Amino acid sequence: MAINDHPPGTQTDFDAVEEFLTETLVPEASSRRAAIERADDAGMPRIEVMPNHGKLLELLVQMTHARRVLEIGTLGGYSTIWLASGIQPGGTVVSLELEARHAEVAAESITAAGLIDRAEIRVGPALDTLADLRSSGAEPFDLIFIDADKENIPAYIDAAVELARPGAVLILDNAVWHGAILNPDSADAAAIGVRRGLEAIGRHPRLTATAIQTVGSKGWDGFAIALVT
Ligand SMILES: C[S@@+](CC[C@H](N)C(=O)[O-])C[C@H]1O[C@@H](n2cnc3c(N)ncnc32)[C@H](O)[C@@H]1O
Repeated sequence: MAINDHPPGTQTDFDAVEEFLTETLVPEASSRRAAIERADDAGMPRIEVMPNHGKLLELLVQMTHARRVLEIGTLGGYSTIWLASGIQPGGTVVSLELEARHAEVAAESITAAGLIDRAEIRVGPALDTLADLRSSGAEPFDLIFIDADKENIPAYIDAAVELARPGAVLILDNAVWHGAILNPDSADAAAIGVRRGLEAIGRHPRLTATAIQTVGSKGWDGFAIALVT
């Protein structure tokens, strides 16, 4: 039987496979659930990365020996914890968050995970904080994870490249946005932001990239990954 002859999976299949993969390969995901539960108790939305994607972030930090990590979009600190756990002692994740309440809850979870010495949350509109980082001559970043408001993705990509060292890795979450990226005339500003972001990555002279579609408990989505040259 050729692979194309297999029936397409259903959402139930995708959920079961995700659970199997996470239980089999990412056992530490269960201990990281505390951050999700704290955010949930605080009434924050369930829009954090999936556990197996969190582990991917940790692995990418480890594989690239990243010491300086920039995250745009902290929420309750779930992805920050995965990023920070991959970093060497002495390294830092600088995570940018608009909402002071989100940053507060995230700081509690990162502290509870024993990683607060490797993380710094900056509150405010990310575009302003990125401009501050640039004007203050911040040390370049080795890995940058973009996961905030989708409308500003093209601007985040430009800023990220400016703040990255050559050889850095850039990861864009929600790169498929349930397929809505296919419509260039979409009324969904987020879909347009993601689409324009992908186009900006594709034509950026300092980026070489690909994107992977994913399915699972968060639906049909994906991520783009780029190397800053
Ligand atoms: C998808 S959530 C981040 C999820 C987080 N990375 C995780 O996986 O655990 C997006 C976050 O970006 C924040 N955000 C939205 N607009 C922003 C902006 N202009 N500047 C900074 N953060 C922003 C939201 O408040 C929210 O907490």
